[in-house]
Amino acid sequence: MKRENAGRGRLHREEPATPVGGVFIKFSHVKKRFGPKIIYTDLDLEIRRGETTTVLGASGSGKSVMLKMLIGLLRADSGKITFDGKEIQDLAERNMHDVRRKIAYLFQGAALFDSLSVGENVAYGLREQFWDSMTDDEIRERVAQSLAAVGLPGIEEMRPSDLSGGMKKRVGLARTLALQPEVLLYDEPTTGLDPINTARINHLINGIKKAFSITSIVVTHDMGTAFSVSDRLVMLGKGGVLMAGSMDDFRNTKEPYVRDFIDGKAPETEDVSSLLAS
Ligand SMILES: Nc1ncnc2c1ncn2[C@@H]1O[C@H](COP(=O)(O)OP(=O)(O)OP(=O)(O)O)[C@@H](O)[C@H]1O
Repeated sequence: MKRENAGRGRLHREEPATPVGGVFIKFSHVKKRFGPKIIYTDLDLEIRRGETTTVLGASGSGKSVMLKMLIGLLRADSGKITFDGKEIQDLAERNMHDVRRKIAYLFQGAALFDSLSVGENVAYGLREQFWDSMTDDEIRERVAQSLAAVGLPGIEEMRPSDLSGGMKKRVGLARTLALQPEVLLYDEPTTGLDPINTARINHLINGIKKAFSITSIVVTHDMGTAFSVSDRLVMLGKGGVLMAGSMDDFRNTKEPYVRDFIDGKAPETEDVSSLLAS
């Protein structure tokens, strides 16, 4: 049932308490292990509101674990995680919903439903989340705005099977944007794209930040993306943050491990014959 003016307040969420540029998300002394496997011994990390923070790190360094602790899919063993000034590490599952609603996760290879039109795909999350507060007209309008925001206006009637890989990624982004999140988590947003489509997505990440003052966290192995979209970069490893800084700090770093990661070089000490044998 759709009520014409019901729940309007939910369409225009309250402004966050944190001012733009203030610390919106903070991990303090977070520890996390899985049995004997230690992931974090002391994770300290700040994400500022309205900025794009790119998280770098070797496979297995704990990037996904960090994001999952933020949305409460995994619990920290100890330490503090704050979101918009509130401690969330010990919140009960039902209270995590509020946090999760404000954070949208753009999954790697986020699949569209082939049986639905593009417009229905973008509307899907809205119908789930706002079934009692948005009218069909409002949903249509939000879908149109979201598709326009990713540079694909008017393609509501198309089918996902008619879209290129780059367009599918942008429709996935439109579906996420339609929910008007406060934080957008991009997980490997440019994986598998050619250089032109990669540049398009990088451009969109920057455009969306400006247009919606969204706080973005980008997890990527693509240094081109990292150096196109970031206000700050954070490199994870050795149980915490190995380095945090601006794009210039990272471009000019001489720290050997970070340098090799940026330049895509295996450490010189690595034994290639054992890698080939494994
Ligand atoms: N639920 C879990 N139970 C046990 N081990 C886990 C669990 N989740 C993650 N891990 C382990 O934690 C480590 C960090 O995993 P994570 O997925 O965060 O790495 P990542 O940095 O995101 O890697 P990639 O770049 O390959 O995606 C890995 O060794 C992984 O096997």
